[in-house]
Parts: sequence; C-alpha cells; structure tokens
Amino acid sequence: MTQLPLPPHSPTCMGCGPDNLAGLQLVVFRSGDEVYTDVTFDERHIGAPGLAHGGAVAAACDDLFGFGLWIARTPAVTRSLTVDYLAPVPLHRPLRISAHVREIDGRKLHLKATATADDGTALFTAHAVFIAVSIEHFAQHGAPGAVQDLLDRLTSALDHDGPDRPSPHPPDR
Ligand SMILES: CCCCC/C=C\C/C=C\C/C=C\C/C=C\CCCC(=O)SCCNC(=O)CCNC(=O)[C@H](O)C(C)(C)COP(=O)(O)OP(=O)(O)OC[C@H]1O[C@@H](n2cnc3c(N)ncnc32)[C@H](O)[C@@H]1OP(=O)(O)O
Repeated sequence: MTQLPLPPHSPTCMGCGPDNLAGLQLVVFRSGDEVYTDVTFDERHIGAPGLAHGGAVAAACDDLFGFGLWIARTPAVTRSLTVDYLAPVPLHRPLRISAHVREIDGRKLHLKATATADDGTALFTAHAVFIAVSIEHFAQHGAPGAVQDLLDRLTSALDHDGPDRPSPHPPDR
C-alpha cells in the first residue's frame, strides 16, 4: 500500500509548503511513532561552498518536529531547538531526517531527530522543546486572514486522524 504524506502546515509554509518555491518543500511521512522526511539540499540552502547552511538544517529539523502534532495530538510551538552538527551536509545528496517525541511533561514536549546520509553516515541530531498551546494561540498571534484556515486544519487533523490514535494531549494543564 502506498503511504500518503502528512498534510503540510500550510501551502506556503517555509518548511513543508509545496507552493513556497523558496522553502524546503519537505514531504513528511509517519511510521508508527516517528515522522520522517527525505530531503536534498540545493543551492537555495548553501552555506560553505557545496555544503548546506546550518540554518537550513535547523529549519528542516524544526519543521519536521512540527509534524509531531500527529503523534502528540496537540498544537505546540518551538520553545527551544538545538542541533548537533556531526558532519558537513553536502548539497545534492539525499538524507533522511527522522523525529519522535521522547517525553511529554505537562505542556512540554521533548523531541529528538536524527539525520542519516544515503551511505549511512550520521549527519546531525537535534533536540527541541515544544510547548503545547491552545488553538487560540495562533488566532492571537498570527495573521488574522490566515488563522481560520489554520484552525480548520488543526481541528480537522485532530478530529479525523483515525480511531487508533491516542486522545489529544490537553493544551493547558
Ligand atoms: C510536537 C508537536 C508539534 C505540534 C505542531 C503544532 C501545530 C503545527 C500546525 C500548524 C502550525 C503552523 C505552522 C507551523 C510551522 C512550523 C512548525 C515548526 C514549529 C515552529 O516553528 S513554531 C514558531 C516558533 N516558536 C514560537 O513562535 C514560540 C514563541 N513563544 C511563545 O509563544 C511562548 O514562549 C510559548 C507559548 C512557547 C510559551 O509561553 P507560555 O507563557 O505559555 O509558557 P512559559 O513561558 O510559562 O513556559 C511553559 C513551560 O515550559 C517550560 N520551558 C520553557 N522553555 C523551556 C525550555 N527551553 N526547556 C524546557 N522547558 C522550558 C517552562 O519552565 C514552563 O514549565 P512549567 O509550566 O513546568 O513551569
């Protein structure tokens, strides 16, 4: 059976929006309690000649962590993000980033990601703390015009993600 990608955060999301030609255009899948994406950095993401910019790498991790929504089943936002750059990341070489939720502690979601090149080389790891927020967080702080679409997406995602999923984690203690 062909696996379907998870829906992007928005069509123009810098990390996963298919309509954002300047973005990473990540396509993210879920496998059990992990989410993963195969990404190939190119000249749009260059740092040192021939190598990916560390900020582009961090953005990819942050966006993939944002798909933790499908596992933790709560809206949440990045509070901290740390990347350990283990080896230079070459352009034009596919790599896989996998992420999972390590721990949920009240509103704090502790996440970890690992990235491996197509030859098995460990390239980087990342850790993040996301803080669960209510959906109103986005209405309060985001662009008013786009908020309703975001709310619809989140509500739909949390309501229709299948009966085998755990209950949504409460956004507020
Ligand atoms: C894993 C699930 C992911 C789910 C993703 C959800 C939705 C995604 C879908 C749609 C969203 C659309 C687009 C998403 C695009 C990209 C996704 C990537 C994610 C991002 O790109 S998102 C943008 C960057 N992000 C922000 O824009 C956040 C700005 N920020 C704030 O809005 C506030 O800062 C807030 C709300 C975070 C907290 O504010 P607050 O006032 O509610 O809470 P407070 O500060 O009190 O901290 C609460 C508790 O966290 C503890 N705590 C704090 N810092 C800690 C740390 N570093 N380590 C360990 N614990 C820590 C405290 O100690 C306390 O713990 P305790 O309660 O136990 O005392």
